[in-house]
Amino acid sequence: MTSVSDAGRVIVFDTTMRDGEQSPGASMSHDEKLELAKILEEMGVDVIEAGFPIASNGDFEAVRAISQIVTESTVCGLARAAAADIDRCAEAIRPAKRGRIHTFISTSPVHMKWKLQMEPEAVLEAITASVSRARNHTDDVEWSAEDATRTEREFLYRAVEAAIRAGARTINLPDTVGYSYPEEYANLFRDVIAKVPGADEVIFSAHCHNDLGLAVANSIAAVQGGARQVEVAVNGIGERAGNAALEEIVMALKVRGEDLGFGTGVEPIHITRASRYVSAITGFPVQFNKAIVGKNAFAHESGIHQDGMLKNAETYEIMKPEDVGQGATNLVMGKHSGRHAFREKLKALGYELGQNALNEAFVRFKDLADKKKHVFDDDIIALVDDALARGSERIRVVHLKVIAGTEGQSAELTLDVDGEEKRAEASGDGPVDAVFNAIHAIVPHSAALRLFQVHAVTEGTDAQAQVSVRLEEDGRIATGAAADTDTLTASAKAYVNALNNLFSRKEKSRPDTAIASGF
Ligand SMILES: CC(=O)SCCNC(=O)CCNC(=O)[C@H](O)C(C)(C)COP(=O)(O)OP(=O)(O)OC[C@H]1O[C@@H](n2cnc3c(N)ncnc32)[C@H](O)[C@@H]1OP(=O)(O)O
Ligand SMILES: CC(C)C(=O)C(=O)O
Ligand SMILES: [Mg+2]
Repeated sequence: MTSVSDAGRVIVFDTTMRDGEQSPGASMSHDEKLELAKILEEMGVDVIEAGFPIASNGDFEAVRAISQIVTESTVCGLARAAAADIDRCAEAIRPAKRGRIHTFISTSPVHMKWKLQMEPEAVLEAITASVSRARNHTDDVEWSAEDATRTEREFLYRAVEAAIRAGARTINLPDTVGYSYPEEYANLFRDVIAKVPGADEVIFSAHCHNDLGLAVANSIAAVQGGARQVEVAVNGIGERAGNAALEEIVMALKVRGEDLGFGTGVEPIHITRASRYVSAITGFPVQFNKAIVGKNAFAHESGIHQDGMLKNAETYEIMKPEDVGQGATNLVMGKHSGRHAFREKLKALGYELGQNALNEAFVRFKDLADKKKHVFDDDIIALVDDALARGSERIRVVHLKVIAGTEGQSAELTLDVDGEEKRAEASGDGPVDAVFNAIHAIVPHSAALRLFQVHAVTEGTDAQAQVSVRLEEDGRIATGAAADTDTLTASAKAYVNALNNLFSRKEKSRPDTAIASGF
């Protein structure tokens, strides 16, 4: 619970299961709705709009079942300005400890003329009749002026007055088609609250659609204009471009709203869980850059930002990922990362490198990041282990070119052997064989290949190949390993690494061994 005064407390009305489910393809099963209702209740959502009971038996059953299990939040059902809708809704919410009937009718000229085909005066009568009928079932009645933002102001005042007189406790002024600008929407609330008799006795509510991407901005503007209820959906799902996103409104009111005296009763820690659950049951993925709940909402890849984050998280984060259940800040290692973040990552992976080794590894890391879209921890481990393994080698791979295909396989290889570059060309039964034959041509030896194994360090066609090689000579076994995005380069390096190890063992027993003649 936030520490705001009653005057600034904004009621969070979740319509994920009603307007959210109106997103084409977003249907949820009965059990999924029950589970979502539990999550929303635990989160501290004040009102759960659980469905439109007249729409189908499934909707009716879901609203009724949610009314039976939810005790903290108010459970609400939607109803047109029609007796049958209202009675069906009342039946569905009857088991609720706190139940609400939400009835609506359009008030804009275009809706009244073309959709309802009703005269304005008949709409006013329908408002009075529907709200009164709903009040006969429950004290908690919300009335919505559908398409309020395209409604003539004077007519809207009369409609709202009729709803208040008939007993509505909450008056919703929806931006049904996502048409409004924030300032305009704030002024709508200011005007209605100032002009309509009895407006100070009711709660005004904002219900915004995202057709122009302004749903959240408009909802916050409405709060500044006097609304004290916001209608939202998890992940912003809803009709067409969706509704205002619950997570964005709650955090906007937390991070900035508290300074202005606004806040909600929602516990942000549950936000990510709710988002993931809604994404899973609807099959609607959450875009990576989605505010608050997106995979990248707390991820930093660029070196300058990562450096700032390591020095003080407030440099680039206005809220903590753990506060919204997103786990920890993620410093993503990629082509834009810098040395500070790289050192920190190595530390976390258990490596403490000296400055030179760090610089060398960093150069290799940048090369890898240029080639690979995602650099995973395992890539960095492979890269550093590889560099460490090669630190004291006397033979190094300088250049490798392999020609492979249906016409045969050949390799051109340059090795640095004790500081001198040596070059050879060889063919073979396959590209790896050609590479190994080229090594043999430069460094003649009698060691036999006992193992050659390749595996991908991570997933994807751009994954690094980790190659292991085992050689045996006169009963001495030496192994070598290397990683590279190019399998043949990794193979050459692994073979050379094994040769170096073999040579270093022989050197220990015969210190005068020279590479050129020693194998
Ligand atoms: C802005 C919103 O999100 S509103 C909610 C939208 N949600 C939905 O529509 C989802 C559920 N809807 C449904 O399942 C169906 O539309 C039902 C069951 C409600 C109605 O189905 P039907 O009876 O077949 O009517 P249909 O949907 O084709 O047409 C809607 C009728 O309701 C009328 N209507 C629309 N809104 C209202 C209203 N608020 N009050 C009274 N009547 C209304 C229309 O004028 C039309 O009436 P008509 O049949 O006399 O022309
Ligand atoms: C039913 C109403 C509140 C609605 O969803 C809208 O106007 O967008
Ligand atoms: Mg809507």
